[in-house]
Amino acid sequence: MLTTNLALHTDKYQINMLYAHWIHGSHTRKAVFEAYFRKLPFGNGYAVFAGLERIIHYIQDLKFTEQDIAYLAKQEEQYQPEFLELLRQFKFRGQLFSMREGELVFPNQPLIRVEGSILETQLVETAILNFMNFQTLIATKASRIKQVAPHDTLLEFGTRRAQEADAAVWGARASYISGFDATSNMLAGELFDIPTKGTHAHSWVQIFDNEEEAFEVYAEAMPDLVTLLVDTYDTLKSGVPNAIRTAKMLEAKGKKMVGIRLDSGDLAYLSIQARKMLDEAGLDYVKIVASNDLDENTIFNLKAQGARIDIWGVGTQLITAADQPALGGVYKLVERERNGVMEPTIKISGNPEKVTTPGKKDVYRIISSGSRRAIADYIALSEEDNPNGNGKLILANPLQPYMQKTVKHFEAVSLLQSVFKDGELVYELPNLTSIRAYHQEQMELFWPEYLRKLNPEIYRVHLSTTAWAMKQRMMEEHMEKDSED
Ligand SMILES: Nc1ncnc2c1ncn2[C@@H]1O[C@H](COP(=O)(O)OP(=O)(O)OP(=O)(O)O)[C@@H](O)[C@H]1O
Ligand SMILES: O=P(O)(O)OC[C@H]1O[C@H](OP(=O)(O)OP(=O)(O)O)[C@H](O)[C@@H]1O
Ligand SMILES: O=C(O)c1cccnc1
Repeated sequence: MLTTNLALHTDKYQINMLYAHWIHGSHTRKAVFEAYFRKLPFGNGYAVFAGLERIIHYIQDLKFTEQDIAYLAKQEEQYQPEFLELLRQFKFRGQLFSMREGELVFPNQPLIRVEGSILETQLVETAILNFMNFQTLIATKASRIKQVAPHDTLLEFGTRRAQEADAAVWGARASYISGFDATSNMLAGELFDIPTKGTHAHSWVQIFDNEEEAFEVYAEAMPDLVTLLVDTYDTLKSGVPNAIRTAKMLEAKGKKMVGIRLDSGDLAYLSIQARKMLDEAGLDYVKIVASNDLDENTIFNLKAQGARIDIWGVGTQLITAADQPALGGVYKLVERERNGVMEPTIKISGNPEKVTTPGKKDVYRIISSGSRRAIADYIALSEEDNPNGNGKLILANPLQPYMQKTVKHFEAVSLLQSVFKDGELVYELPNLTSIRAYHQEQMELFWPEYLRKLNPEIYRVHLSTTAWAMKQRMMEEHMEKDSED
């Protein structure tokens, strides 16, 4: 579905709500929605925001084609022709604010804010969440893998096991943002200019009468880029010795073999033995690649066992985010127009974590002037002043407001970027290399205790006292209304 026309890439309930609004005459009323998630994936201390490029293209190309309109006309809801005409004329004319791709983001903070008519803000919910949730999830998983092997080469190998083509391609991009070095997916390489890498499959070896011949033929074809898969028959008795013979043949021609790949068995033991054999043959420059259902935990364990692996090929576990296959990002209404005036709105829930925070909000990263590290994020209503001017800032814990601290020497960096203004793209999308570099810079802004993979410290996201008081007041108003009913 790498298609540009995604107008119908939405849930039917969105179209039904738009239709009912249109019948009611409320579709042009203004609304503000915010997208955020409540819980970090994989027990990680942060998530890596991704998906904005896809969202930008989606909004720019958002148009109902004649084919879409004809399909809508056939629905059991029997949408009236005038409504379909409204959709035919549709163009996104609203505002969209977003975190930058590669940004470190946290629960319960707006990552994307959409403002406009009910028609346009409601229509885009499903696609925005779809792109943001998946790409942010994969970028976060990739970041965990990067953390355990920060100085090794990481190759994304997931396409064959990904949940279809879009997931493979956008997942490869998300992994690259978080520090993977290359992908095996050629389309992702072509579309996003990600470096591509490839070794060869077991079938390459099987198709020849013997392994040695298979290696030689491959080496002759690509003498500068030879990485040989050594586990088809017997890694240490046949694969590695044959690879050494091939490397010597290449040396005789003035060439250097790049590596060998291990894809089964005990990767710690085999890599240690293979390293010894290669070194004894004077081939210390030959790298060892490992693959086989790897994730951050196996890689961490292999390293702890002294594995001599230089390059990690990671597929299934990364591209499917196998240990947590979805990020639960939501898109919630925070303001609505009533009698021509915008007013905050709240969603009450028996579960306090699910009560929404009313009002249109901005997110600030509070950077200590002394350490130049991020100390907390601060969410304030957009109508409040930028906290930079205040001189001091009270950071109250939203769940335990009596726990608060005051910070004095800080810089408050506003995180939400203006992306669409009155439907026009006003954001210059950085190229992928800059996004990746930006992500790396952001990682360095955080103390390591927030970044560690196991039981990280919780990075605080605070609400301004004004936003907090408004939420309390609106919750109390609802409780009073409930008790009167
Ligand atoms: N030393 C090790 N410590 C921890 N995990 C390892 C070690 N070596 C390999 N693994 C991981 O253990 C799993 C082994 O997978 P599996 O049981 O399929 O074995 P296999 O060697 O691939 O078998 P097959 O030959 O059938 O492919 C993989 O996820 C692999 O990455
Ligand atoms: O294990 P993953 O992390 O998903 O990494 C990708 C896997 O895909 C390939 O195996 P496959 O059996 O599909 O093909 P092959 O015959 O070339 O080994 C490769 O050899 C890896 O084992
Ligand atoms: O190039 C490789 O070795 C590769 C690519 C995809 C999947 N598994 C391995």
